[in-house]
Amino acid sequence: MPAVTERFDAVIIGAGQAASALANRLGTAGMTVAVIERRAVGGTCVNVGCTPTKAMVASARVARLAARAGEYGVTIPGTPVVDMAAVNDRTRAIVDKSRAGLERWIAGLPGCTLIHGHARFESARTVRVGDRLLEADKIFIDVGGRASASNIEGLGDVDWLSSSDMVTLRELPRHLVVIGGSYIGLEFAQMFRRFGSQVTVVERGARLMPREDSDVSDEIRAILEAEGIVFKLDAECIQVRPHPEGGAVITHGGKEQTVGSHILVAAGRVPNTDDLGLDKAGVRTGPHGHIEVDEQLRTNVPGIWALGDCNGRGAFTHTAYNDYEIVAANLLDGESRSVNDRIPVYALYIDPPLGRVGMTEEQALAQGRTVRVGKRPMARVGRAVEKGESQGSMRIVADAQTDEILGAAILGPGGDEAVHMVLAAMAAGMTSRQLTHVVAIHPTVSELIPTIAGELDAPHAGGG
Ligand SMILES: Cc1cc2nc3c(=O)[nH]c(=O)nc-3n(C[C@H](O)[C@H](O)[C@H](O)COP(=O)(O)OP(=O)(O)OC[C@H]3O[C@@H](n4cnc5c(N)ncnc54)[C@H](O)[C@@H]3O)c2cc1C
Ligand SMILES: NC(=O)c1ccc[n+]([C@@H]2O[C@H](COP(=O)([O-])OP(=O)(O)OC[C@H]3O[C@@H](n4cnc5c(N)ncnc54)[C@H](O)[C@@H]3O)[C@@H](O)[C@H]2O)c1
Repeated sequence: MPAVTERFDAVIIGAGQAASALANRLGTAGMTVAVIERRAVGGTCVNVGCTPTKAMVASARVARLAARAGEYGVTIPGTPVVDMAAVNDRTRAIVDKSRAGLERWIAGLPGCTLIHGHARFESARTVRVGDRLLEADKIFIDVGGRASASNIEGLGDVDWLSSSDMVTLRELPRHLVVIGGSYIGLEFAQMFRRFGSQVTVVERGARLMPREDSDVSDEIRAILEAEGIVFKLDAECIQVRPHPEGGAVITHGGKEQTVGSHILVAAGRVPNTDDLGLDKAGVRTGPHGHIEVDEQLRTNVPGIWALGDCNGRGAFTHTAYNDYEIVAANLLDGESRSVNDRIPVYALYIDPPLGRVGMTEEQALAQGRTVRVGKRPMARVGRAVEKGESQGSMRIVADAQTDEILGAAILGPGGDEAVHMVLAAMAAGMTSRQLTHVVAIHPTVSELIPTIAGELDAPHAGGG
């Protein structure tokens, strides 16, 4: 039976991090909007990403502090025990509350219809969801991504875990082998080590978190090794195989194997653009499946935008949300905002966390800049020492010629929060000299940011 075409002013595919806020703005402006979601509103972040992982990081931190209680003069009788089912109950309660709140909010948005199902383009103006055909002049794609495992053989023969599976575990893995030593791999590696698992991380690169300065990568490794995590670097996993103990991760061209009870594949993510019928709409994608967009997040097809992880311009919740802000401002407020104006900022939520903004020293040097760097180990940051968390360091990178602040990395207690002082200074166009005039609260990690901005080393450029 041919479907009756339903007309909307706008269709949003995927209820991810850009979608609900965009639906609200469009609806408030008087448009009718259909939001289509095939799984759960809130997407990766709320259901299987940021929210559950940061709830679990909090449980893992308590386990760690309980184990270290004696160092603080606190005696806990007996050995603290982690109850994974209770950790999962707590995590689930936080996720469920967040998703339910969002669902209620979307249901009450003006002019908004939430449709559950998988959306697929039939043309540049029509989208099919089951037996419903939706038509709109404006279509926004916010479909996010999923774990990538394409470069590893044998996954069909082994019960491997993705990050989405990890947040559902109610029992502790005896030995977790993590493939990939970046955001997802390291956050889970530390959590599960703190919960009590033996943990081995297998990373194909020569160092962890390859986007960071090499000494920051080394500090991250030192923090995690001190907790008993084992790293195998320069170790590309080419295959996984069943093993009586669980599974074997094969590296070094087949010459080495690492056996564990559980295998987490955290080897990157791919966009959910392969099952969207983009060819029917004529929307172009790049070599890794990301939808090609211009600086205002417009695709090559007029009337179709792509936001969030699927456009390859960011891979974080805050970048997806900022995509919404850019699109809404340009469409509804007559502005001309560009994704190119965004200052890169993110955190790695190991404990202590890494807060990062702008360029690393190595990136700035690779651009041919002459830089000056201010650094301080956390062992010389009073607040970190008082907290008994003095691993890591903080640094700020400035352009030697203009004194422009280029970036910062703060690996230490509250690093994810403290880095925002540098972010705000960069957004305001402050020089590092101006930053030295800021009077910050004592005792904080942040108070040392103006200090290190005033202790920049001699100008230096990259070799070669
Ligand atoms: C384990 C983990 C931890 C993370 N932690 C952080 C963190 O701490 N901080 C941070 O900033 N970022 C973090 N991220 C990244 C963050 O979750 C993503 O960058 C963010 O969710 C991207 O938002 P999005 O809107 O692009 O897509 P998503 O949030 O992935 O939403 C896309 C939605 O589209 C739906 N969808 C897909 N295809 C279709 C279709 N054809 N029809 C209908 N619906 C469809 C999906 O079901 C999904 O609900 C984490 C990610 C993971 C995996
Ligand atoms: N704190 C946060 O904001 C946060 C947390 C989790 C995830 N995320 C987002 O999720 C995205 C994906 O994270 P991710 O850690 O999966 O991906 P990633 O792309 O950052 O890192 C993947 C790692 O796996 C390694 N790798 C790939 N194939 C391998 C193989 N066969 N054998 C051994 N190592 C291999 C890579 O060298 C790399 O270090 C990130 O880009 C990030 O934006 C963010």
